[in-house]
Amino acid sequence: MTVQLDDVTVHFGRTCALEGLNLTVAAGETVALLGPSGSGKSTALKAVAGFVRPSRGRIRIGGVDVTDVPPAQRGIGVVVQQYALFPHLRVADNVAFGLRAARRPKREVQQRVAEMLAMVGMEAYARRFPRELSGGQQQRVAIARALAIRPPVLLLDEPLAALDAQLRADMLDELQKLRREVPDVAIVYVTHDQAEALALADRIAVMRDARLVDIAPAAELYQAPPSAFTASFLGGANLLPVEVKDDEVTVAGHRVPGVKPASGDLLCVRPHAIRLEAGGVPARLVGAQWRGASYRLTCVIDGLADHPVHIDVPADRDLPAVGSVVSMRLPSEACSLVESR
Ligand SMILES: Nc1ncnc2c1ncn2[C@@H]1O[C@H](COP(=O)(O)OP(=O)(O)OP(=O)(O)O)[C@@H](O)[C@H]1O
Repeated sequence: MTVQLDDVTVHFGRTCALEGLNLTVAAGETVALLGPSGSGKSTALKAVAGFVRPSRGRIRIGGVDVTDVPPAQRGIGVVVQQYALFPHLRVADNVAFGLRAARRPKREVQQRVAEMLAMVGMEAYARRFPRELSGGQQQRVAIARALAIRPPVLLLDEPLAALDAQLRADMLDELQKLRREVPDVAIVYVTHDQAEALALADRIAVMRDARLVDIAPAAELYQAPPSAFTASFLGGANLLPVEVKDDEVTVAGHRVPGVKPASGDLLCVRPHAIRLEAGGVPARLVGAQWRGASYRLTCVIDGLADHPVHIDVPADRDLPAVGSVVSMRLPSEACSLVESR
């Protein structure tokens, strides 16, 4: 079922936590709400879940206006950061909770619980209490519980935030698999982690200061970000001031051939896309940081000291000496112009 937010605005006292959000998530689609802390992502999700009441706007699920419907009657699956399992219930009873509340027949409950635990690889833990599980296992159970009622909509609020890096990567794999297992569910995924958003989302909605800044398919947003904020938040792009004159784009007086002149006063280019090759923009190499498989180089273009350029190069390559002048080729296909808004 489709989730639709029309002009949804939420105030907490004098704080406007969400301002006029318009967003539609189709059945089978995953939309990530991505943004820094306090940008309104969780508030948007809570409004859909029914945990907060919008001061303006409407929320529809499958075309039905649910703005005034209590959370439990919206039939939505919700998973939050802190697992939030019932501590006094065993794993199987946690997963069965929503089904029992809906008075499903005992047999169906048993079968569905087994199915759900199998889906998240937790069959062997059915009799355990939440405190006897690791963080990742608890989160799997929370997902099984949320999906047990076959919700048409699944809301995930930073579900991996409390896990350590390795477990996060594993759970990300599992969430990708899970998406394929529930092909008709509309998923809203709140995160401040761009890697999670890129790995999971069909579309990414970038939030800032209670507003939606940009929304587009994940690849499009990464390759051609419409705004400087999105460019730097999603992938740490280099943003260099440019001059556009007579169809020519120049950076500190150096021509960057092939870049399509468009509206925008900043040239956006990703650190991994820049090549150290002759015929490019000259810059002084001022730093090299080893990152295992690659080096992160920092270069400064004469006249643009405030805009150090980051370049990622494979670690097996010979590096120029720090302090020397290098030539940075900015491949046109990896460059785009963005607005500094
Ligand atoms: N219950 C509340 N009472 C008062 N203010 C709140 C409440 N919940 C959120 N806010 C405020 O609303 C704004 C948006 O908060 P929200 O939790 O939606 O942000 P977020 O983008 O999800 O951030 P985070 O990633 O830190 O969770 C913030 O300024 C926050 O302080």
